[in-house]
Amino acid sequence: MCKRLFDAPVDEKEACKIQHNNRGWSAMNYETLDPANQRVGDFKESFNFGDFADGKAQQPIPPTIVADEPQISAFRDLCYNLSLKLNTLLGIGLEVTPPDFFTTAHLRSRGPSGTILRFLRYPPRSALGQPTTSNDVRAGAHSDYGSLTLLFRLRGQPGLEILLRDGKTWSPVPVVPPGTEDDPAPPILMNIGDLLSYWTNGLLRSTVHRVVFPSSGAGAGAGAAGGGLVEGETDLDGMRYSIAYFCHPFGGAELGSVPSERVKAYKGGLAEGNPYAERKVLTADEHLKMRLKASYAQLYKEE
Ligand SMILES: O=C(O)CCC(=O)C(=O)O
Ligand SMILES: [Fe+2]
Repeated sequence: MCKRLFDAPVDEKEACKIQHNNRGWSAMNYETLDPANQRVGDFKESFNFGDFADGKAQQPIPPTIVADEPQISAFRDLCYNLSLKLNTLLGIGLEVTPPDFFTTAHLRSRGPSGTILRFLRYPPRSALGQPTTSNDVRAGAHSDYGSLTLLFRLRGQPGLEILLRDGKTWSPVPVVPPGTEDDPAPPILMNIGDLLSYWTNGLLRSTVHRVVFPSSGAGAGAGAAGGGLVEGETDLDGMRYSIAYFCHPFGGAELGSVPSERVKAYKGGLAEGNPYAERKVLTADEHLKMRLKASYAQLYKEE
């Protein structure tokens, strides 16, 4: 479905261009996740889905995937249900009072949220019209803007790296970590985002990560990504595909530290856990707007 979407004629995608509501299509190099260090934007295309109502998207959708809307909506619902469970487990683990503190902040009944289901496609270097430098990345270094992220990747498509505590070493995140080799699909990766970092004074770290071009070997160029992919998929032309579900609480949720003895006892400090943090209590909406403005310079330049 991702392949069909991104293969759609460019005017179909153009008609769904990303808006200030963070929904829609973002073209190659349009988003820059690490503006301080990138020469050009990310070498990726993405499509963000916001809310659905009765299986219908509440935003323009390329005709090519209109028939898929109910399935995308159902998948988004599954991600939502899983994110609520994970939020409950985090509340229990951190001894937050009440333990469903995070969960209730995420209920759809609380109001609109920044939650986004995102399809992503990253071309191989060989498919780019422009020469790339060693500094160019598929997705620049960043932390995620929501509370937690669910990430779905494909076998044979490495590239995701996290920044270690030392602040300079990048470590690859295996798609199929040891013990999951026999799973029918790679496990869902869960990442902590900025909001859980705010809420826990940095006890939960908003992991800085990026997506790099493979240097050589698996997934490096056209054809190389064929081996070990999902059954039936042999022709992805070296493209890397992923899907991210960015879980956000309702827009008015305040990001002060949560009632928890464990959080209170944590002395690591917010600055260590979240590079963007200042100790001013923002709402989820204020934080999201701030982050979007930094990564979509073109979209926000008139303001
Ligand atoms: O594609 C991936 O593996 C990661 C994407 C990502 O970090 C993001 O979209 O925020
Ligand atoms: Fe990310």
